[in-house]
Amino acid sequence: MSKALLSPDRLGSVDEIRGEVFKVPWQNFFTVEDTIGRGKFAIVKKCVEKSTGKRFAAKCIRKRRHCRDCTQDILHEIAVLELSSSHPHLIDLYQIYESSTEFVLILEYAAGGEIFDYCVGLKDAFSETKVRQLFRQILEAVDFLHDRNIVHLDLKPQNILLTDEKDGDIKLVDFGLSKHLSENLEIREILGTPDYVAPEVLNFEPISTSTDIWSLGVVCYVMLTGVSPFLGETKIETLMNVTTGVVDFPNDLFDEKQTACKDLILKMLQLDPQNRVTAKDCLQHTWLSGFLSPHDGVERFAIQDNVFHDNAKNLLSSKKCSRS
Ligand SMILES: Cc1cnc(Nc2ccc(CC#N)cc2)nc1Nc1cc(C2CC2)[nH]n1
Repeated sequence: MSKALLSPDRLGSVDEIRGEVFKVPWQNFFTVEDTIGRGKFAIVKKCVEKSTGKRFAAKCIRKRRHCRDCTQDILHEIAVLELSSSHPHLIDLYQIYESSTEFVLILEYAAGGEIFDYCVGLKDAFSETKVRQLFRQILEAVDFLHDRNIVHLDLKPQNILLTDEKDGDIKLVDFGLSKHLSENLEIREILGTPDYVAPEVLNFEPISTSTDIWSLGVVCYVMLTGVSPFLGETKIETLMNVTTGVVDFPNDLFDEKQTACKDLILKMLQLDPQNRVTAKDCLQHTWLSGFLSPHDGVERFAIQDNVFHDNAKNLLSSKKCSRS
């Protein structure tokens, strides 16, 4: 069910918010603890509800940014949160508080923190089996959004959380840059983070659900190796690497037997958005479909016969691959 649109790419308006907006200080009901996240226009603090002792994350978002009233943008983020609160791998919205200067979103607390910390070795690295289990959950969440014509546009390890440090599940967060796609909408603006941004964004070409798929291809590569496939010495060099779309799988990062995950990554990192797989295609791919959640007690992994994307063979054999 998609909400009436205020403008082509925005959901929601103050009278369409399903939940109640409280106009009293949120600190009356929550004990504020340490800061756990900080964005350009928001700060996120861990907090505990006084009446229940339950932990939450309070996302405090300023209404005014660069002398511009951004209330509509915040209402859009709230609408996407409300739309997706029913999905197990999208963060849940609990309460909303409003003051003259900010909105405070009381969100589900994910104790495991960002998967970024596990990818870069700050916490125990993921095994390939763990990556497959978590990446499947990420794709289920993104597929849910795409089915509702919502593109996240800021998918990166810093916005993908775990509910627990040990055997946690995925929670996707931060819909602040998300857009609702409608037929006549061509969004052309630079968004997202250099390592994860899709080439069409850099070329000011239309954005689509495929834009998220590119970002997830990079996320998968990083979850498996801790290395970003397009990383350059500078931000500009990274962006230039993205526009070439050249991806290599060096032997020091990938085992030659890992053909299934490399095949999926290559299908997600196609330069032309029209050639990219969808979230549903990914969930059917051998690397993910042969795998049942460990909670099912059964793990079946179809042996991937040596189907290897022709592109990869050319890339790996050619000297063109330069690791930036
Ligand atoms: C333990 C923890 C550690 N680090 C972060 N980082 C983080 C990343 C992105 C955003 C950006 C957003 N939104 C905010 C914080 N969130 C945590 N728990 C959260 C965070 C949350 C909700 C999303 C705030 N629930 N549980």
